[in-house]
Amino acid sequence: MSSTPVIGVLALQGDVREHLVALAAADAIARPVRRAEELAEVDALVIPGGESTTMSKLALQFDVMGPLRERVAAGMPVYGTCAGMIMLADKILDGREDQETVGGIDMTVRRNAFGRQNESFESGIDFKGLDGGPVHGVFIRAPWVEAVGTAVEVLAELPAADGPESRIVAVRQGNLLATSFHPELTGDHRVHEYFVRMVEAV
Ligand SMILES: NC(=O)CC[C@H](N)C(=O)O
Repeated sequence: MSSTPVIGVLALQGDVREHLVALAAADAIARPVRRAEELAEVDALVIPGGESTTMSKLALQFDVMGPLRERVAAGMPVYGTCAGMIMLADKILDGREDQETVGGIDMTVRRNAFGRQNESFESGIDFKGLDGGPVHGVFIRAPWVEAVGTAVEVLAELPAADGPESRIVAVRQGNLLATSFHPELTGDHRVHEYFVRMVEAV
Protein backbone atom coordinates (compact mmCIF):
# COMPACT_ATOMS: atom_id res chain seq x y z
CA MET A 1 0.00 0.00 0.00
CA SER A 2 1.53 3.31 -1.03
CA SER A 3 -0.62 5.99 0.66
CA THR A 4 -1.47 6.48 4.33
CA PRO A 5 -3.80 3.64 5.40
CA VAL A 6 -7.37 4.42 6.39
CA ILE A 7 -8.23 2.35 9.46
CA GLY A 8 -11.75 2.15 10.86
CA VAL A 9 -12.69 1.51 14.48
CA LEU A 10 -15.88 -0.52 14.88
CA ALA A 11 -18.01 1.99 16.76
CA LEU A 12 -21.03 0.00 17.89
CA GLN A 13 -19.91 -0.06 21.53
CA GLY A 14 -16.71 0.12 23.57
CA ASP A 15 -13.58 2.27 23.85
CA VAL A 16 -13.67 3.65 20.31
CA ARG A 17 -12.19 7.10 20.97
CA GLU A 18 -8.99 5.78 22.55
CA HIS A 19 -8.29 3.63 19.47
CA LEU A 20 -8.93 6.57 17.12
CA VAL A 21 -6.34 8.58 19.07
CA ALA A 22 -3.80 5.71 19.16
CA LEU A 23 -4.18 5.04 15.41
CA ALA A 24 -3.73 8.72 14.56
CA ALA A 25 -0.59 8.73 16.74
CA ALA A 26 0.61 5.68 14.76
CA ASP A 27 0.28 7.69 11.52
CA ALA A 28 -2.91 6.15 10.17
CA ILE A 29 -6.08 7.97 9.11
CA ALA A 30 -8.63 6.75 11.66
CA ARG A 31 -12.40 6.92 11.55
CA PRO A 32 -15.37 5.29 13.27
CA VAL A 33 -17.27 2.56 11.38
CA ARG A 34 -20.86 1.61 12.18
CA ARG A 35 -22.40 0.62 8.87
CA ALA A 36 -21.54 -1.67 5.98
CA GLU A 37 -21.08 1.37 3.69
CA GLU A 38 -18.48 2.79 6.07
CA LEU A 39 -16.75 -0.59 6.35
CA ALA A 40 -16.42 -0.70 2.57
CA GLU A 41 -14.36 2.51 2.66
CA VAL A 42 -11.59 1.48 5.06
CA ASP A 43 -8.41 -0.49 4.42
CA ALA A 44 -8.43 -2.14 7.84
CA LEU A 45 -10.38 -2.25 11.09
CA VAL A 46 -9.90 -2.20 14.86
CA ILE A 47 -12.51 -3.92 17.01
CA PRO A 48 -12.27 -2.22 20.42
CA GLY A 49 -12.71 -3.43 23.97
CA GLY A 50 -16.15 -3.28 25.50
CA GLU A 51 -18.71 -5.99 25.97
CA SER A 52 -18.59 -8.69 23.34
CA THR A 53 -22.17 -9.89 23.93
CA THR A 54 -23.52 -6.37 23.27
CA MET A 55 -21.15 -5.80 20.37
CA SER A 56 -22.24 -9.07 18.79
CA LYS A 57 -25.92 -8.18 19.16
CA LEU A 58 -25.44 -4.70 17.69
CA ALA A 59 -23.34 -6.03 14.78
CA LEU A 60 -26.25 -8.31 13.88
CA GLN A 61 -28.83 -5.51 14.36
CA PHE A 62 -26.81 -3.05 12.25
CA ASP A 63 -26.37 -5.69 9.52
CA VAL A 64 -22.63 -5.39 9.75
CA MET A 65 -21.77 -8.94 10.94
CA GLY A 66 -22.07 -10.46 7.44
CA PRO A 67 -20.01 -7.71 5.75
CA LEU A 68 -17.40 -8.03 8.52
CA ARG A 69 -17.06 -11.76 7.89
CA GLU A 70 -16.78 -11.14 4.15
CA ARG A 71 -14.01 -8.55 4.57
CA VAL A 72 -12.13 -10.83 6.96
CA ALA A 73 -12.41 -13.71 4.48
CA ALA A 74 -11.13 -11.35 1.76
CA GLY A 75 -8.01 -10.59 3.80
CA MET A 76 -8.75 -7.21 5.40
CA PRO A 77 -6.41 -6.64 8.37
CA VAL A 78 -8.27 -6.50 11.69
CA TYR A 79 -6.95 -5.87 15.19
CA GLY A 80 -9.18 -6.84 18.12
CA THR A 81 -8.54 -5.83 21.74
CA CYS A 82 -10.24 -7.71 24.59
CA ALA A 83 -13.91 -7.87 23.51
CA GLY A 84 -12.47 -7.39 19.99
CA MET A 85 -10.30 -10.47 20.52
CA ILE A 86 -13.43 -12.42 21.44
CA MET A 87 -15.09 -11.16 18.24
CA LEU A 88 -12.20 -12.55 16.15
CA ALA A 89 -12.23 -16.00 17.76
CA ASP A 90 -13.57 -18.97 15.84
CA LYS A 91 -14.65 -20.48 19.18
CA ILE A 92 -15.54 -18.96 22.54
CA LEU A 93 -16.05 -20.42 26.01
CA ASP A 94 -18.27 -18.83 28.66
CA GLY A 95 -20.02 -16.77 26.01
CA ARG A 96 -23.74 -16.12 25.96
CA GLU A 97 -25.68 -18.88 24.29
CA ASP A 98 -26.77 -16.71 21.35
CA GLN A 99 -23.45 -14.89 21.06
CA GLU A 100 -21.97 -14.86 17.57
CA THR A 101 -18.46 -13.87 16.58
CA VAL A 102 -16.96 -12.59 13.36
CA GLY A 103 -14.32 -15.30 13.66
CA GLY A 104 -11.23 -15.65 11.50
CA ILE A 105 -8.61 -16.66 14.04
CA ASP A 106 -8.40 -20.41 14.64
CA MET A 107 -8.45 -20.13 18.42
CA THR A 108 -10.62 -20.81 21.44
CA VAL A 109 -11.01 -17.78 23.72
CA ARG A 110 -12.42 -17.90 27.23
CA ARG A 111 -14.39 -14.78 28.23
CA ASN A 112 -13.65 -13.14 31.60
CA ALA A 113 -11.02 -15.83 32.08
CA PHE A 114 -8.76 -14.11 34.57
CA GLY A 115 -11.40 -14.44 37.26
CA ARG A 116 -13.11 -12.37 39.84
CA GLN A 117 -10.30 -11.46 42.23
CA ASN A 118 -8.28 -10.37 39.24
CA GLU A 119 -10.91 -8.72 37.09
CA SER A 120 -8.61 -5.80 36.36
CA PHE A 121 -4.85 -5.82 36.64
CA GLU A 122 -1.75 -4.59 34.88
CA SER A 123 1.40 -6.41 33.90
CA GLY A 124 4.52 -6.00 31.77
CA ILE A 125 4.19 -8.12 28.65
CA ASP A 126 7.00 -9.30 26.38
CA PHE A 127 5.57 -8.88 22.90
CA LYS A 128 7.28 -10.76 20.07
CA GLY A 129 8.43 -8.47 17.28
CA LEU A 130 8.29 -5.23 19.30
CA ASP A 131 11.48 -3.40 20.20
CA GLY A 132 11.84 -1.19 23.23
CA GLY A 133 11.05 -3.53 26.11
CA PRO A 134 7.83 -4.96 27.53
CA VAL A 135 4.43 -3.51 26.70
CA HIS A 136 2.34 -2.30 29.63
CA GLY A 137 -0.66 -4.63 29.59
CA VAL A 138 -3.94 -3.34 31.04
CA PHE A 139 -6.37 -6.24 31.55
CA ILE A 140 -10.04 -5.44 32.23
CA ARG A 141 -12.32 -8.47 32.65
CA ALA A 142 -10.05 -9.88 30.01
CA PRO A 143 -10.27 -13.09 28.02
CA TRP A 144 -7.37 -15.46 27.49
CA VAL A 145 -6.65 -17.73 24.56
CA GLU A 146 -7.14 -21.30 25.63
CA ALA A 147 -6.16 -23.10 22.43
CA VAL A 148 -4.74 -22.14 19.04
CA GLY A 149 -4.53 -23.87 15.68
CA THR A 150 -1.25 -24.39 13.86
CA ALA A 151 -1.67 -21.28 11.68
CA VAL A 152 -1.77 -19.02 14.73
CA GLU A 153 1.39 -17.29 15.92
CA VAL A 154 1.55 -16.60 19.66
CA LEU A 155 2.97 -13.10 20.23
CA ALA A 156 2.65 -12.78 23.99
CA GLU A 157 1.97 -14.89 27.05
CA LEU A 158 1.31 -14.00 30.66
CA PRO A 159 2.57 -16.36 33.38
CA ALA A 160 -0.41 -17.81 35.28
CA ALA A 161 -0.73 -16.43 38.80
CA ASP A 162 -1.64 -19.81 40.21
CA GLY A 163 0.81 -22.21 38.64
CA PRO A 164 3.45 -22.90 36.06
CA GLU A 165 1.05 -22.61 33.15
CA SER A 166 1.27 -19.42 31.14
CA ARG A 167 -1.67 -17.87 29.32
CA ILE A 168 -1.72 -16.66 25.73
CA VAL A 169 -2.70 -12.98 25.56
CA ALA A 170 -1.67 -11.90 22.04
CA VAL A 171 -1.89 -13.75 18.73
CA ARG A 172 -1.67 -13.22 15.02
CA GLN A 173 -3.03 -15.26 12.13
CA GLY A 174 -2.27 -13.77 8.73
CA ASN A 175 -3.77 -10.27 8.71
CA LEU A 176 -5.63 -10.73 11.98
CA LEU A 177 -4.16 -9.53 15.27
CA ALA A 178 -5.70 -9.85 18.74
CA THR A 179 -4.70 -8.92 22.29
CA SER A 180 -6.42 -9.66 25.62
CA PHE A 181 -5.20 -6.31 26.89
CA HIS A 182 -5.70 -2.65 25.96
CA PRO A 183 -2.66 -0.84 24.50
CA GLU A 184 -4.98 2.04 23.53
CA LEU A 185 -5.23 2.98 27.23
CA THR A 186 -1.51 3.36 27.88
CA GLY A 187 -0.12 6.09 25.61
CA ASP A 188 2.38 3.49 24.28
CA HIS A 189 1.47 3.16 20.61
CA ARG A 190 3.83 0.35 19.60
CA VAL A 191 1.12 -2.28 19.15
CA HIS A 192 -0.93 0.11 16.99
CA GLU A 193 2.23 0.88 15.00
CA TYR A 194 2.77 -2.87 14.58
CA PHE A 195 -0.79 -3.13 13.21
CA VAL A 196 -0.30 -0.15 10.88
CA ARG A 197 2.81 -1.90 9.49
CA MET A 198 0.70 -5.04 8.92
CA VAL A 199 -1.81 -2.91 6.99
CA GLU A 200 0.92 -1.24 4.95
CA ALA A 201 2.35 -4.66 4.02
CA VAL A 202 -0.91 -5.83 2.39
N1 LIG B 1 -12.45 -4.94 28.47
C1 LIG B 1 -13.14 -5.76 27.73
O1 LIG B 1 -13.25 -5.63 26.51
C2 LIG B 1 -13.90 -6.82 28.47
C3 LIG B 1 -14.48 -7.91 27.61
C4 LIG B 1 -15.74 -8.46 28.23
N2 LIG B 1 -15.46 -9.18 29.44
C5 LIG B 1 -16.45 -9.34 27.21
O2 LIG B 1 -16.73 -10.45 27.44
O3 LIG B 1 -16.76 -8.87 26.15
